[in-house]
Amino acid sequence: MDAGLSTPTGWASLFSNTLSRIMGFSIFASIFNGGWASNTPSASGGYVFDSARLLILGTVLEAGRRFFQWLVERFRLQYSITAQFTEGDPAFEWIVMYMTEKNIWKRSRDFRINAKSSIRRWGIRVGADSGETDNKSKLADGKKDASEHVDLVPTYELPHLFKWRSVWIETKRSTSVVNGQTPFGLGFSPGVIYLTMYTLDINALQEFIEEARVCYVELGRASVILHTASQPNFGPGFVWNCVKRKLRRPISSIILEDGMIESIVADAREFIEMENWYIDAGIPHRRGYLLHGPPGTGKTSTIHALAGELGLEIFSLSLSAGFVDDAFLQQAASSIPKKAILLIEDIDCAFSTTPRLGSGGFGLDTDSGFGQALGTGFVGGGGGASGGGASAGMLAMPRLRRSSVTLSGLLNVIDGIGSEEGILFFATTNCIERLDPALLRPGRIDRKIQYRLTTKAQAASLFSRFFPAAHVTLRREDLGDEKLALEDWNTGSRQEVDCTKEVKEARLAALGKEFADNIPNYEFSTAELQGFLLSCKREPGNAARGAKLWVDQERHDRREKAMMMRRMRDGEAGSFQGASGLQDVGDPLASVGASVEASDLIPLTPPHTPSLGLKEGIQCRGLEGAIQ
Ligand SMILES: Nc1ncnc2c1ncn2[C@@H]1O[C@H](COP(=O)(O)OP(=O)(O)OP(=O)(O)O)[C@@H](O)[C@H]1O
Repeated sequence: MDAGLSTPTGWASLFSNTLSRIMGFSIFASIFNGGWASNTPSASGGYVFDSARLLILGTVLEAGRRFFQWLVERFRLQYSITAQFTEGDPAFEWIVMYMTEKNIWKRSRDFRINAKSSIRRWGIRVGADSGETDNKSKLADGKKDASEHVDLVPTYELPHLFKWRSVWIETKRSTSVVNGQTPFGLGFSPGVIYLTMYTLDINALQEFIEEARVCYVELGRASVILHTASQPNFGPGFVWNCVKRKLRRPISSIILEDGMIESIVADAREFIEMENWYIDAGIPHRRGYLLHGPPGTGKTSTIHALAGELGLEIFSLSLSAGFVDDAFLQQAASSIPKKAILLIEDIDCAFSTTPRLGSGGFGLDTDSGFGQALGTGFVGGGGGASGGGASAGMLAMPRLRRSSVTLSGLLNVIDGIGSEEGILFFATTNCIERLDPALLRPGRIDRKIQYRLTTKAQAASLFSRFFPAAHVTLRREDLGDEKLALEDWNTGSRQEVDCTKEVKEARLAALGKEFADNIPNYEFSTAELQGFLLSCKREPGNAARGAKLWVDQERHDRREKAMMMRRMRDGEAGSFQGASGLQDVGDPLASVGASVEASDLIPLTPPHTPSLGLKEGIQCRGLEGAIQ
């Protein structure tokens, strides 16, 4: 080896000389040999010339770079297919989910961290090789996986290259950006995924998308996907901007009158399976259902369970949202894929044939629960697990809300030119009589399904759902032996008994019957009963015996609420009514269990449970009553 090359300076000198020889630039020799500063003026006479040559070299290099870019572009155009997927469009979801599932985002180094919630974010799992997307909580060494509590969502912005079958695919994503303030809030430009496939076969793109869709459907089987629109959209395809995942609800968990749920499922299934028949017969392939009845009777739950059973996604829209108008409704409906559910809850709240407050499309904002209570004559409904808002909001004054959706806009979506085929349309209402007959005619609403307050049989089914023999441990007091119960009560012990499955089932059935006997027919919603049972979910005996007292307490509460409403109507609400033309809803007292006597209104202060809540107190009184 040349001794001169053993040092870095030797290498630099060789490089510069070679370059100078090739290019004829003495300036390189000067720079690399450290002679720039030390050159004599006579030698630097060629600098101007060298600079010119350097300029030419730069130009040539830049031209070469651009030519290369142009060649790559030509190559892309000639030998690749490019597709764009816009956020808000279902196909965007398919692609993101597919890439997450296939671990393509795994090399990301840039993440957004969100606490886990039901909002779907397609987070990846770190710390495990499987690349599973969620739900696994333990790592091999027993440590908790961070992704149990947070979603690690790649920002996806760096390009990713991967091979699918024998085709190379490159993806890049731009995130959504805020465009500025609009009259309804912030305006957004949707995020876009750019997908380039290096193939000439257009079928490959179709197959890839179909594979992503199938994968999406398969993975979604365990849950129901709920799309909602939480903000206005001013660009294409960005209507359904919030996607939530809910655990599938078994059909058997919906407790309705005999055969009702089975009939709804069979009807919807038949509709989906008979697409070709509809086409051949020239009948638009769509079906509309209206579920109507008091709050908390299972309308929404039915739709969720149905969606899980048939593997459909739900696209749910609230017509009372400020930004929803006819144009938005049209856009939202037309971006729903085939075989999905379009759900409009409380459809009567958007407009009504009878203006409820003045005219011109104003309505009561039923978020307060006030409008609901007035309109349905059902006081105290919606208690329990989800409907507590009604009673809480009973005291609130109604707020004014302008409905921007017109009846003709809605009809147009349901069956007009713009209506989408292959969609199950579901609407719910607490007050069917407010709806325009035009909306209810067959072809728009094909089935009207009435939900009623709970019967004794439903109460018994609910009880057995709450207390399945496999998960319940009976106590001595639950065995129906009053002597044993009194003994336990006096000693303060609550001894569990070890009994056979048969004995347990028989005892639970007897308690269920006792519970149902204490619940009057058609007076309480399933949600209300559920609320009561939740307060004693490990104590079937107390639930059965406490039901009577709970019923008394509820009747008492309803009566009080009704009196308060009457006072409001006569007082503040009266002046409100006078000013606005609020329709008369009759005597609110009349709507509350007419059989309730003043003597029923006993003060309910449980003596033995100072620290417990009301419901627990009721249980204890129930127990106390049973053993005295
Ligand atoms: N028939 C039912 N079977 C099982 N659960 C029910 C039933 N009805 C109500 N529930 C329970 O009560 C709660 C509220 O039910 P849901 O929201 O379906 O009622 P809804 O009729 O849609 O009420 P709203 O008219 O106020 O929207 C849910 O937690 C649900 O589990």
